[in-house]
Amino acid sequence: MEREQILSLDTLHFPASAFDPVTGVATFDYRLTGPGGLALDFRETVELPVPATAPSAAVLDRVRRVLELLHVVAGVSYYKTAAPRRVVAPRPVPAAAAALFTAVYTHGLAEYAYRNDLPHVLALTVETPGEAPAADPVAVGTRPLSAVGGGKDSIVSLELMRGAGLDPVPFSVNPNPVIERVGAASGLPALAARRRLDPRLFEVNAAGARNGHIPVTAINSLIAIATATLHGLGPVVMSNERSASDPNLVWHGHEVNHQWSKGVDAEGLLRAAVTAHAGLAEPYFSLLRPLSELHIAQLYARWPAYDGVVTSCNAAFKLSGASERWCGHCPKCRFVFLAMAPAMPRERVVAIFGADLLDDPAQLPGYRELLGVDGHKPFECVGEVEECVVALGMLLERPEWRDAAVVAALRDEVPQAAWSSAASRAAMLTPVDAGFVPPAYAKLLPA
Ligand SMILES: CC(=O)N[C@H]1[C@@H](OP(=O)(O)OP(=O)(O)OC[C@H]2O[C@@H](n3ccc(=O)[nH]c3=O)[C@H](O)[C@@H]2O)O[C@H](CO)[C@@H](O)[C@@H]1O[C@H](C)C(=O)N[C@@H](C)C(=O)N[C@@H](CCC(=O)O)C(=O)O
Ligand SMILES: Nc1ncnc2c1ncn2[C@@H]1O[C@H](COP(=O)(O)OP(=O)(O)OP(=O)(O)O)[C@@H](O)[C@H]1O
Repeated sequence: MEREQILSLDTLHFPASAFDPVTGVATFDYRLTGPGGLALDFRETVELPVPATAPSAAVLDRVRRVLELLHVVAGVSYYKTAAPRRVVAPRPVPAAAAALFTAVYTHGLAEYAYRNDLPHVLALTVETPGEAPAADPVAVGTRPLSAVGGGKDSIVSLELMRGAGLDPVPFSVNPNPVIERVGAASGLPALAARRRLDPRLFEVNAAGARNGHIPVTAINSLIAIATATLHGLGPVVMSNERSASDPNLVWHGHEVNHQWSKGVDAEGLLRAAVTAHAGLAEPYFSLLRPLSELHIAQLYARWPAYDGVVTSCNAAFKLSGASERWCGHCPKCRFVFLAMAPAMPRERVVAIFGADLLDDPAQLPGYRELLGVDGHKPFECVGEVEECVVALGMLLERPEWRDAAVVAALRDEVPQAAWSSAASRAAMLTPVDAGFVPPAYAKLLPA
């Protein structure tokens, strides 16, 4: 299909889905339609790990309902090829599920809309053929399923839960070598799901389809909840920090947040949708929500056994041509280096990254963005400007860092107003509102 035809497609449909509990394979069909009978079909498959014991009919019903939510949410990958003005969900759902769908296709695609200059995306409402009653919620299991992304955040969650005797089960979608190495370092047997995009998506990308950022954490989260339910496990524990809720900018009156589906609003919407549609009580929360990235980095320093494998650079997670570990020249690498540096000796953070980013003048423009000296907060999973200012202040107090090229340059460039307005170090290292963290888990966090 030619670019012009792709861009003329005006409705996204969800023709069918299926789940085979014997193989664990779920299939999700998508159809984009347009004028003159145009139609573009995609099929995505997700293979869940199959439990040793066959689940009951009631469990299977709840798994199927979680997958019904995933079917619509994962449609963003195909929606973004054409940005159609209509999205028509396949079945009646409770209001909470409809609310999640619309939020995913608006807030979750706000960066995509901004970068492609498609303001209509922000005003979209996902159509549902009627409202279904909410299910009666049942309690999930007790053993937590810990979502592992390969970076420092999920390592901290995993080790805090292990240390509290909660016996967490690590889980990943499409674990790449980074995630597998982190899993090996943990020594814990892990569960994995496999997600396969329709190869036709790459063909239409090459033909000039629209493309952009999607709320992938919402997709990974629903796959994790389906897996936990199928295996009779407990809540899915994420590792999203408090700054994930903060937007990058406002556009056409709407907040644009690169990390929207990692934020607390998305967490609440997803919880409510899963409870209402699948009947699962307390299915999902982010353990690290009360913490800043700086605080998480301080906690990470307790577990040096992961230094040789920890990686959260997005370049390492591309489907093809992924970097081995840290690329060393992206906003996420720069931010995580700055967040970790105050928590450990200089040689340790340099060893983790294989380079000294704060002593490399070529990194200065990127660090100016992070410190708010230049431009807006990068469209990356990075902390707030004030977190960076506090981290820089902590380094300036350490003789080993004072003469590092970037540290010395930024000392003079960060405006006095930034220094004085930045939250105090104590505030940055103090947990705030526990969000959806249950009391039994909140006590795992430092006071
Ligand atoms: C790894 C990465 O950053 N991927 C984004 C990148 O994709 P790229 O083309 O460079 O390579 P691939 O990742 O191999 O993807 C190839 C194409 O496949 C499509 N696609 C991929 C995964 C998916 O789930 N859905 C898809 O449609 C897409 O068309 C790709 O071009 O740029 C793309 C275009 O902007 C992004 O769509 C890719 O984003 C991935 C979905 C991804 O995994 N991104 C995470 C690193 C990410 O954004 N994490 C956020 C979480 C934000 C949230 O709210 O969940 C974060 O770190 O904060
Ligand atoms: N492939 C995946 N499978 C399952 N969960 C994932 C995956 N990738 C990331 N996550 C989880 O989704 C959330 C957002 O991940 P993000 O992309 O921010 O990774 P991150 O910032 O490097 O954090 P982390 O240190 O946990 O990897 C985190 O809870 C993370 O553990």
